[in-house]
Parts: sequence; structure tokens; C-alpha cells
Amino acid sequence: MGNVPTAVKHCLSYQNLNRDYSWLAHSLQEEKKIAINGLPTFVKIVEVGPRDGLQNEKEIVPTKVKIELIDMLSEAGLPVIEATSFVSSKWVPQMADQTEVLQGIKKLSHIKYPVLTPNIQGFQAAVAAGATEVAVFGSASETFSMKNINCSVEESMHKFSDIVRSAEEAKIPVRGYVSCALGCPFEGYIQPAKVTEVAKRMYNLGCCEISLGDTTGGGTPGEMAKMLECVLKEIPSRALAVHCHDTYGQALANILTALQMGISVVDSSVAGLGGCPYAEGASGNVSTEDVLYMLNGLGIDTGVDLDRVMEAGDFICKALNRKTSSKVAQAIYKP
Ligand SMILES: CC(C)(COP(=O)([O-])OP(=O)([O-])OC[C@H]1O[C@@H](n2cnc3c(N)ncnc32)[C@H](O)[C@@H]1OP(=O)([O-])[O-])[C@@H](O)C(=O)NCCC(=O)NCCSC(=O)C[C@@](C)(O)CC(=O)[O-]
Repeated sequence: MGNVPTAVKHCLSYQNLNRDYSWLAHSLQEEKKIAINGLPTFVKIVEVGPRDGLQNEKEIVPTKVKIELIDMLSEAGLPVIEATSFVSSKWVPQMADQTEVLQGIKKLSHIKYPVLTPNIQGFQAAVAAGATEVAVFGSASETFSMKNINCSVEESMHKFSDIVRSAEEAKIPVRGYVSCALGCPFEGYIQPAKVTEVAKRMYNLGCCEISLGDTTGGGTPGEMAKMLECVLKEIPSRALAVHCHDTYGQALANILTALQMGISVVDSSVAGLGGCPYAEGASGNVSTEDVLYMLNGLGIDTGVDLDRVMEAGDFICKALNRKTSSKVAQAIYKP
């Protein structure tokens, strides 16, 4: 870890914070159920690196590297790791080894390994490969829906409805993504009312959690607040997540805004890998390392070991022959 300032060390671990600032630890424990400054006391991190992070990579990443990455992330204590997607390999060649990845990883019993399924064909293949959680992905933008999953928003709802019905029978929880929640790469501004309408339809279909995606990474905290204000009128905060890309450097500010509004599920990607193949120019997701550092500093528990996530980030960056996009890892990680 090298020589890092004391204040920084405290952001490296929630446990450090508790130990070294006993007065704060005491108050955190005493007021376990009372949010500090309106913030949640626990945030669930949904690690999307192995799927969202890798799907856009031009060079095919070897299956064994993907498996090792997921196993390292499991060891880091991430509660949810989106492992792969059961989409067409003609559309997204990087995800063609979905079955091998899902079957090759060490599945720890306390960790969920959801996979993306755009249609019933993908859902059936995912279940056959052993998936126990899936996610459907819709959009608040008609154009993005066509480009991404080759159908209109209306048609996508019918496909998702089929998946949710089959998933209910198989007792498989379904997460729902709403892309373009803060803007579309093709249509630009998207009205919060449109985001709300799509999110509500997916929630009413039976999606247990709705992840609101800033696909372009162009949203700002003001826009995040307006969009969430609208969505929260229809969906309870406990069923919402935010999924922020960091193209414009707004992701952490957007996440903090969401936390202040009662959201306690945050999607992020190790080393800030990623980008959607159908959102050209949009860079990676916010890095898991940076989100953890911020949450640790706020005294918010996640159960995740930042050091181990940085090791996983270092591993995948070396495999991809690139520098991490995590500011925290750049600042403090010494292999
Ligand atoms: C949705 C489809 C499949 C429709 O693709 P299509 O071409 O319209 O599908 P189709 O039903 O007409 O079938 C055509 C061919 O695809 C096959 N096919 C059909 N379905 C499947 C399937 N599930 N798995 C494997 N193969 C499939 C099917 O068998 C057939 O094969 P052929 O007869 O030509 O050999 C296609 O558009 C697709 O795969 N899109 C991929 C989209 C994608 O993965 N996007 C990136 C993820 S979304 C994202 O990143 C955003 C998010 C979630 O992170 C949040 C955010 O940041 O906003």
C-alpha cells in the first residue's frame, strides 16, 4: 500500500474507520438504524465489471481470465457480481463464452451471480447453464432500444413479461435495467416522466430491483435528483439502484445525490472498465474502487474489501494491457 496519509487509510476500510475513530464507531453502532445526514448505513454494491466492463472489449478476453476475475471479486466480498450475458454472440462476440464462464466460476453461497437475458431464448439458455438470477434490460429511449435489443420499448415489455413469468415459476429473481435514464446517445435529453413510465412498467411486471442507467455518463447531480424525484413517486427507494457511467466525471457526485435521496444499491465496475457497444463514446462505469473509497469515507458499510478489489482491478488491467481507470487505485495501489 506504500505510504499513504492517515486520512486516506481511513477511507480504505470501513473497519479502520470504526477502529481508529472509536467515537465515530460508537455513534455508528449506537445509531445503526439511523442514517447519518440522511445517508444509508449500508450500501449494496452490484459489481458489473465482468459483464458491462468486458462486453465492449474488442479483443476476446480468454474465458479463464474472466473466471479468475470473477473468483477474485467473490473473494473481495462483493455481494452481487453480474457474471455474463446470454445475448447473441453475433451482436456481442465478447459474451459468446457465457455458459463456460457461468459454469467455471466458484459460486460462493452468499454471493449472487446474475446474468443478462434479453429474451426468452437467452433466459432458457441461462437457466440451462445454471443461472439463479437474471436481469432484463430495457430503455427509456426508443432509438436506444432498437439499437441495443432490436425492438421497440413496447415489444421489449412483452419479451420481459415472458421472462418474468418463466422466472417466477423457476423462483428466479429478475432485475430490470432502464438505460438512458439521464440521456440517450441518439435522442439526447430524456424526460424523467418517460424514465418513470418504463421503470414502473418493469417494476409492475415483477422485476424486483430497477437499475437506472446513466448510459452516456452525461448526467449531472441536478438531473439525477430530478429524475429520481419523479421515479420515487412510483417505485420505493428500496427497489431502486443507480448505474452510472463516468464519461464526464460526474458519476460519484451522481451516486452521492442518489444516496441522499434514499437509494442504497449502486452498480459499479472494477477498474472502471466498460462501456455499452451501442452507446459509442460512453466510457466505463464508475469504478468499484472509487465508490468503495467514498462510501468508506462516509462511514457507510458495504462488506467489501477495497484492497482485494484493487488486486482484482490490477489483475484484469494487466490481462487487458491497460491502465486502471480507478483514481483510487492510481493513487494508492502498489502491487
Ligand atoms: C436481443 C437480441 C438477441 C435480438 O437480436 P435479433 O437479431 O433481433 O434476434 P432474433 O430473435 O431475430 O434472432 C436472430 C438470431 O439471434 C439468435 N438469438 C436471439 N436471441 C438470442 C440470445 N438471447 N442468445 C443467443 N442468440 C440469440 C437467434 O437464435 C438467431 O440466430 P440465427 O438463427 O440467426 O443463427 C440482440 O439484439 C442482442 O443480442 N443484443 C445484445 C444487446 C447487448 O448485449 N447490449 C449490451 C448490454 S445492455 C447495456 O450494456 C446497458 C446496461 C444494462 O449496462 C445499462 C446502461 O448502462 O444503460
